[in-house]
Amino acid sequence: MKITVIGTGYVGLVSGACLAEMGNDVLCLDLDPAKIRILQDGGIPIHEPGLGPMVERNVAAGRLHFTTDIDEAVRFGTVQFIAVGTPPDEDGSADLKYVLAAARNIGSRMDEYKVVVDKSTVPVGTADKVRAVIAEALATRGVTLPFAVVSNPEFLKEGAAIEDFMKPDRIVIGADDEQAISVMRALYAPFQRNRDKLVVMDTRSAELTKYAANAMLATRISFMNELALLAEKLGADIELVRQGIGSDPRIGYHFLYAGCGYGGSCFPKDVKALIHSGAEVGQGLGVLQAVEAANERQKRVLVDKIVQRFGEDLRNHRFALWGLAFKPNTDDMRDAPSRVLIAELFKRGATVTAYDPVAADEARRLFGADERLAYADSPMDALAGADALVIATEWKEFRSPDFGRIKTLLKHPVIFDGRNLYEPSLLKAAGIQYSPIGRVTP
Ligand SMILES: NC(=O)C1=CN([C@@H]2O[C@H](COP(=O)(O)OP(=O)(O)OC[C@H]3O[C@@H](n4cnc5c(N)ncnc54)[C@H](O)[C@@H]3O)[C@@H](O)[C@H]2O)C=CC1
Ligand SMILES: O=C(O)[C@H]1O[C@H](OP(=O)(O)OP(=O)(O)OC[C@H]2O[C@@H](n3ccc(=O)[nH]c3=O)[C@H](O)[C@@H]2O)[C@H](O)[C@@H](O)[C@@H]1O
Repeated sequence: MKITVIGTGYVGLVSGACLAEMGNDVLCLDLDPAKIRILQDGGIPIHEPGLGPMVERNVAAGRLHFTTDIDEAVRFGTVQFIAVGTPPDEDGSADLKYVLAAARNIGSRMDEYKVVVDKSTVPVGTADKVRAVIAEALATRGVTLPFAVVSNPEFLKEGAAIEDFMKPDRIVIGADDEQAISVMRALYAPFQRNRDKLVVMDTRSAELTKYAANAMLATRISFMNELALLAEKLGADIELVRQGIGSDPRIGYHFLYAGCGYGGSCFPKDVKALIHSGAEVGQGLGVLQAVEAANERQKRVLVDKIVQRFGEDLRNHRFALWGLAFKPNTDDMRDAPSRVLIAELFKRGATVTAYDPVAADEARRLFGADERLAYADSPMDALAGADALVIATEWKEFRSPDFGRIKTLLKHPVIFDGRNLYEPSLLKAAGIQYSPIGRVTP
């Protein structure tokens, strides 16, 4: 099938590469010439495991192409995936300007039947808006052409995006047009060999399904984070509580890890957007408001612990920070807890030496040439002479460090662990003061 993917970010590039991998002919469009140049030169603008080789393979096979030419992109695909950003507007609502601009581009250029697929995360009613924008653009040209708009939200996780796209748990299709539904069935058939994973519904339900999934996951995390704070006060251990409740299949083990707050490009923005959608129709979403407030508080928990140990005035203090990305296996720092942590430490006069296996360049882009933030080439390099170690991301390479060396390198043998990586008794034996989230420390 000939497919155009509009927007070559995390979702667009992964979708384009995976669809090409299944034998489709895919053209990826982006308005950012720098991004397209990198891709045309054989590079990958983001860090995503497995993506580089897959892109390379499919470009070499002649099935995956990149362009900034809108005319060419609209002409190319019978299926036009819209995978552009939907960032939060000032009031928290999802800003649809990129989605609607992409729709306008399609309507003002198409000259045959198109299936337009919303893959971006968009509020309920957006498919109707996309339909209206395309119809208006066609009418302006005095042209009548058939087209369908489908909602096909994406559930992939950064860092595991290829695996998630190639082996999805479910594929949600929101559509009322039989022809479009059979196009989507054919497109996704290779991704669901063992069972039918397609869940077909109306576009509004599909749009809400995406927000409901992210909001549910964010709720689990905020709930566990709040329980962790309670556990600390009551002398209980959140890790044992997690195991205790996760064994109930109605609860399950996934997404129950307490930590220093959820970040990333989606949970924070999607929770806000859903609250905003509720407010627009007079439906309060009190649970979600609490989820958001709890997360904001949680991102400051490590700083509270640092202040408790070293005092409010942190001038002349330097902290080693392990992990900048909002989670492992990505260089993405959008809404990362590390950013709040660094800002709060700076506010109190401290400096930071950070180590992250892949996100240092992104941090340099975000923090510029701020002298208060230095970068180390290895986890141990970050420690030399630092007052304490703070952990914000659970990269695998942090899981079994040489605690003896950590103790020797730090000025004070203290670890503030925002991801609960270590057994408290082990650190006690190593002579390190350990401050995790919601755990009992001997
Ligand atoms: N990042 C993730 O893990 C996931 C993201 N989503 C959703 O997918 C959507 C895209 O997210 P990301 O890929 O992270 O965004 P991104 O910001 O990484 O990429 C969006 C790309 O679209 C391009 N663009 C904007 N307007 C355009 C236009 N009119 N024509 C062509 N290109 C255009 C931008 O230059 C940018 O490269 C969002 O709605 C997001 O909520 C959904 C599931 C997972
Ligand atoms: O809509 C999206 O963009 C995506 O958002 C999330 O994916 P992602 O943001 O890539 O990362 P997650 O693995 O969900 O982690 C999000 C945040 O929650 C935190 N988290 C996760 C799990 C947990 O138990 N505890 C916890 O604090 C992570 O550290 C991270 O900061 C969802 O998991 C995807 O299904 C969804 O498609």
